[in-house]
Amino acid sequence: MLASFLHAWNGLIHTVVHQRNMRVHLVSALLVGLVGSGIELGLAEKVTLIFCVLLIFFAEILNSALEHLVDLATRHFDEKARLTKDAAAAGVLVLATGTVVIFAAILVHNWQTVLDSGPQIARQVALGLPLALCVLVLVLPRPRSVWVDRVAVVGGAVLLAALAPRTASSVFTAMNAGLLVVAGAAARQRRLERARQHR
Ligand SMILES: Nc1ncnc2c1ncn2[C@@H]1O[C@H](COP(=O)(O)OP(=O)(O)OP(=O)(O)O)[C@@H](O)[C@H]1O
Repeated sequence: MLASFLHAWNGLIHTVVHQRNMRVHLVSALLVGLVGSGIELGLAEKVTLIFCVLLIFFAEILNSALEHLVDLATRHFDEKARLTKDAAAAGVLVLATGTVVIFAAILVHNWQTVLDSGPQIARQVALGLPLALCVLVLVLPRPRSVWVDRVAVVGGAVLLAALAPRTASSVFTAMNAGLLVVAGAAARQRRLERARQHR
């Protein structure tokens, strides 16, 4: 059971390290989490947003799995390979577009709450944007000092801890904590892979 969990975890981290779109989804999910933990939303709206985020991650991971499978089957140009990869990518695109529309609809529906949440939004921007920056730094493929990653992880954790006491939703705060952990693990994995390549 533990081994299965570890394999699945490795699959998730590998996708974040090697798929640019997955990194975009991860940072976008953190921004969704910051909005969800900043303004009071109804249960149905929270569930919908979290489900959309999970569905996009699922689709991107599956897209990555299909790409590997196709590359395993053929390294040459093949019309069926192209169709398979394009269809898998289209699945992610459809979900991502739908999520943007749903997110916008939820914000429009709660516009009065947004207008009444000035101080909460100011706090989310002041602490949340640096948190998003920490996650962005961790997932960027650029080579950097290990200390940059350490500062980003510790800085992100401190910012999350500062945001947590006044959160509008502990589920979104927990989601953001999970995203920070995934970003930290991806940074570590990328470093390990680089070290292996240089040996
Ligand atoms: N073996 C192949 N035969 C034909 N077309 C291919 C092949 N491999 C890739 N392609 C085309 O190139 C596109 C990009 O494929 P690639 O394997 O580079 O995935 P990617 O860049 O990781 O895609 P994504 O946009 O999902 O991140 C595919 O959507 C497909 O149109």
